[in-house]
Amino acid sequence: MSFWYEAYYGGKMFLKVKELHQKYGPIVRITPDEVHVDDPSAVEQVYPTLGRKTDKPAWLDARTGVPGSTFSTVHHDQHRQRRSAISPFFSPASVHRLEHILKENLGKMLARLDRHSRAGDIVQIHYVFKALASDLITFYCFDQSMNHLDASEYGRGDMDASDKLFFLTHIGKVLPWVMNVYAHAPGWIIRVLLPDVYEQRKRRDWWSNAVTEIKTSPDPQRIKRTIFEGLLNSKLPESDKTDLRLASEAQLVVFAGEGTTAWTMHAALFHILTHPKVYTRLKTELATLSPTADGIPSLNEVESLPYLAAIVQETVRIHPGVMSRQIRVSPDVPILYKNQTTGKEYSIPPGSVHSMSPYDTHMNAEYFENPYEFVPERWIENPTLSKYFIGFSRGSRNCVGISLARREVAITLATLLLKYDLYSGQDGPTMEVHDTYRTRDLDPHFEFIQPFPARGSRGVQIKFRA
Ligand code: HEM
Repeated sequence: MSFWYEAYYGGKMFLKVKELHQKYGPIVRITPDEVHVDDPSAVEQVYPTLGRKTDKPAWLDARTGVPGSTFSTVHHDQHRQRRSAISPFFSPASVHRLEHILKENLGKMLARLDRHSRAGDIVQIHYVFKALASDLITFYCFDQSMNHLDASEYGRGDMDASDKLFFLTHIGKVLPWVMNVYAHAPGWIIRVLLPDVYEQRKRRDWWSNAVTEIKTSPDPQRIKRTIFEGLLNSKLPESDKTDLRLASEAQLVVFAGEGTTAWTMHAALFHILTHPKVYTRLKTELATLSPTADGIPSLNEVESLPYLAAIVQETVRIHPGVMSRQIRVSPDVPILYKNQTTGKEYSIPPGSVHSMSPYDTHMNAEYFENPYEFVPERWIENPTLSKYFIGFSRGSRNCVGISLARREVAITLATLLLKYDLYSGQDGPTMEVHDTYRTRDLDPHFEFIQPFPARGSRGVQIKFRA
């Protein structure tokens, strides 16, 4: 077994890992330096919420292409410092303060979908949601966006280039120079060496320029509307406030908040429109809302809908937007694991790399009955299941954008389903799933941090009617 193992299997590594577990049991060394656990009962041990330091291995930097970002910070204490500079920006209170940005962008999305429905278009809905999520998170962080919702094909070229950067993640560990070239080389070199990701690099340059512009703006209010106020006014050392690191942090947040959220939205919409009982129960719940004239409900109202929240949770369970292994190192104390079937105990020594994966964990039939079935009710009937849910990870390195993500997905689905009904031959604004198969277009065929459908898939397609 060598480090090349992962590069060799690439986006199919998750299937190889599953195969290894089927052969050797719930705890397996999957690369020379990484132990993987496939057992929901281990979540608390592997990702404790309190009282233990959690590091990450240094090679994650090379894998993700966001050097120096909070996500790939190696040491626990430095991670805490960096994270506390950005986390207030994503607290529930901050999300509410910035609700107008959500509503503005949802208004744009509705106007564009209105044109599609008048034309009777079939829409690859993932691109619409990516444009929405991208404009939202970019505006949220920078007080300006790249306006993908206004772009032809919803900025598809940019989005596809971002996906191509994700395709490099599995080789980043063994060929770190590839990601280093991407992160540090001038644009023209990227154009020559990595032409497929050049469009993505242009986006990164846009973010870098926005950082410089915000930092040097003569308008003192300018920075206040951005994530950089917290970063620049924090107690972080000056070395953490360089343009390069700030751009890396910005890239992390946009990357983390874009495809993940869009993936969740389009998977949820697919299941709502293909499960009549779910659709009907959701519509009944939505009927209690009182949206304003623009057709968009308030965050306060949306947050009080338990069934919609359960739909979001169930979607992230089956279709985790971040599908990669959640990789950690416990620097000081061992991780103790007990195999529930054999009773055998294991101790993963301090300093060792270990991980779990959300897809394996959530598809475990002993903990989630009929795991492949889309059943939002399971979260309402049995709230203790949350103990085994790692869709946003757990512990000190969990998703910093969880409050934004849950609300963003919920308000988008609510807005769409308030306006559009499921098509069954009637007049009026409707939606219908078109030529989409879960096994081909939604289930994971590849894992490149995010899940990807089968080659050649057009994703989830929706036919809109007016
Ligand atoms: C449904 C959408 C989302 C899902 C499923 C998701 C999931 C995750 C997961 C599983 C992790 C941990 C990854 C790991 O341990 O390897 C993570 C980290 C992170 N997420 Fe999210 N995320 C979502 C949306 C967002 C949004 C909207 C933001 C915007 C701010 C965001 C920002 C981050 C950041 C900055 C990290 C790194 C945190 C750290 O290392 O301290 N995510 N996310």
